[in-house]
Amino acid sequence: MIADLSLYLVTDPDLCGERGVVETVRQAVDGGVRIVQLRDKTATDAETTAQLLELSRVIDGRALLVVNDRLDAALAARKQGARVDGVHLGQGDASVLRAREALGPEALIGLTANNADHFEAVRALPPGTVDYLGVGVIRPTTTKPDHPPALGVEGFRALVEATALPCVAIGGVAIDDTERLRDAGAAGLAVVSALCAAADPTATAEAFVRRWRAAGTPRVLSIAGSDPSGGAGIQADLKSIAAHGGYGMAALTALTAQNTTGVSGLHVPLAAFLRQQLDAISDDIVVDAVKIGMLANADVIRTVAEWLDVVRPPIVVLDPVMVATSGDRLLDQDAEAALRELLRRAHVVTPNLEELAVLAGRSISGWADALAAAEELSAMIGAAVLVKGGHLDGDDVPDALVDVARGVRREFPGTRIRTANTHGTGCSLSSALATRLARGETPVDAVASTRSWLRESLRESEGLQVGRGHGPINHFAGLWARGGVETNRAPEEIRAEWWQRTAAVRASIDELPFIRGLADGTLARDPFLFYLAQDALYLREYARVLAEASRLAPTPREQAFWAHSAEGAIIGELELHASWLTPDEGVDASTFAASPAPATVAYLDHLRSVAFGGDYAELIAAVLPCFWLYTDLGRRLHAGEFGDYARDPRHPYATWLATYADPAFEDATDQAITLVADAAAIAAPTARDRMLRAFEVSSAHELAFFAAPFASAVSA
Ligand SMILES: Nc1ncnc2c1ncn2[C@@H]1O[C@H](COP(=O)(O)OP(=O)(O)OP(=O)(O)O)[C@@H](O)[C@H]1O
Ligand SMILES: Cc1ncc(CO)c(N)n1
Ligand SMILES: [Mg+2]
Repeated sequence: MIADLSLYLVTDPDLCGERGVVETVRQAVDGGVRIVQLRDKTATDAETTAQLLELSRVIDGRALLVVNDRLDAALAARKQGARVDGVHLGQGDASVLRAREALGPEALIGLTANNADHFEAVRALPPGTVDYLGVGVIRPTTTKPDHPPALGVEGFRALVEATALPCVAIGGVAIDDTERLRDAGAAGLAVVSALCAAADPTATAEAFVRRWRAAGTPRVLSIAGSDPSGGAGIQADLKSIAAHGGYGMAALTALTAQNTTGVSGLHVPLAAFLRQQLDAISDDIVVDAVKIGMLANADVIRTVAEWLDVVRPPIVVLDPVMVATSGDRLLDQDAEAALRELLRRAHVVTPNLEELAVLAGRSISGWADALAAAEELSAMIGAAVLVKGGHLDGDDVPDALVDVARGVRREFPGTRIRTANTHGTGCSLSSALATRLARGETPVDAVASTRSWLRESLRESEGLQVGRGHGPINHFAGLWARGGVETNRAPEEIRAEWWQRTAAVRASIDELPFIRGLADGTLARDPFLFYLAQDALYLREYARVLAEASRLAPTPREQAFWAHSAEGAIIGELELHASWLTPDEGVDASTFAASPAPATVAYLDHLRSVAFGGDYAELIAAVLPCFWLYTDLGRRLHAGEFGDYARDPRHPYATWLATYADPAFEDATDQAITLVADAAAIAAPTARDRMLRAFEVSSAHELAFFAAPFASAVSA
């Protein structure tokens, strides 16, 4: 079995003070400590053995127990019936090889490793000798006066990168280090003074556990039956777990042949095979939470109970499935007694009204009575009960969370959603709840957020169009509504795809008489001046649109880039006037005072509507073609793709065409493409589609703009 090292308590008799080590451990384990290391440098072996016996009793299988250094004390305590899972050895302590031989292959053996040499030495050991490493110290600490230099979080990261063994961060670890240490690759936090010296070790451990959970992706296991139609059972569980940000796993208790109208067949594999599935998971993966659903028969229930007793997952949500929405039985009647036994291993049980009546052993009349029955059940099993009101008559469907031992009694009111699509609501609810708890939410918060998700999923179920009976809920309704599945794409891929999208526009631009005539010098003066005048009008407004992009930019760098581009557009406009659109160039005043042509108006209207829509990503996509298509055309003109104008001293537009190949503008274009592709890469799919549409519309306007000098209405 792989050890859950997430919160690791190392005891210190001085820091535990009058409360004592044993009582401190009991309280810390109540709060969620998963492994305890008894560490007492001054005790004799006999005293250590006695302490291990006592600790083993108070821990009672809820956490692992190891002892620092004292292999002989561990062996002696084991002989006297204590559950001692292993030893933790320092570099100077007894040999890990000897410990492995003495304690056997199942024992948990940890080793301290503080520097690269230690890691090198671990690599030389036979595989399977050491199970985890304690790596530190993270910060200077007084609990270990002879400690090596502090590593800090980055030093920890650098050391553990090179090993496949789980590494626990130890030494001066504070709760605010949680996220950074988990990110740096820590398999857990080892805490000494923060817990031993805490006024309330339970509350402190709970705080550490919540922070640890919130900092990672929970690994959530569903132990349930299969519903091939996908609305209930493990299929619903995996969807729910994913919808709440967990990593879903599933061990199958049974296979049903089932659809939205009912169950037509049932196959229950041998219980031994279920055990094999469960062991395959727990041998390799730390299970942060378990959801239990359909259990089929007493054999299956006993198998699950035995596995739970070994692994002791920190969160177990049990949905006592007995009958499907369709009315079909999913649990043997004679298995109900066995199920009652299993309830004691759960932290939350989620019965509907009928199931609550069976489990509480009495009939229930009305909601108030259901709450009373839930309290009886909670007291009986020592766990929280979430009683579900889906089967009540009438428009109200309340749920209630009751936990007698922890003083919780909370009702969640709700009105009935008009839908027949309630297949699998119970499965979906319990696995979502397990995931929420595994993310570090409090039980009341987890129920509240699960319910609001479930209601949205029920409301949006109609659109799925699955089956003719009680259809499934839409597990991803909320995610899809908020912009679809977040699938990031590579910016390079977007750059290539968008460029491909402009191929037809670019080919058409290349064929325009305006471009051809400009390149070979045969273009008449009037369409040329028409183009320049429209370009000047365009640039003035384009500069304002770029300024808007600057205003909306999320980073100073992008803000500066667009502001700089806006300035460039204005300078471009002024230069146009200075060098081309002045009377001494023989341009008549009416050209200088031209009003915008339809193509100019249309292009600018498009840009302004996107700009004032307020969406930065869409706006920068819309302004991009003016950079990209223009630079591309200029580069190809300059390269002589349309004829070698540069070498011809009589070419009338040579000086104008030279301005097309400005290296600074090419550089700006490359930056603009990068900014747009980066934004599109991380945009939600619908937002990315809007960006592409704005980009394509602008590209089409570029074509129309180049075509305008020869459009009939203008040349007339
Ligand atoms: N029509 C509805 N509108 C709103 N909430 C509902 C509706 N039907 C069920 N729920 C909610 O769905 C959850 C499941 O409740 P229910 O009492 O139906 O459990 P269940 O019988 O175990 O479900 P299942 O039949 O899927 O096993 C509860 O939170 C309940 O309040
Ligand atoms: C496999 C399976 N588990 C649970 C339920 C309860 O809805 C169901 N219908 N099917
Ligand atoms: Mg149910």
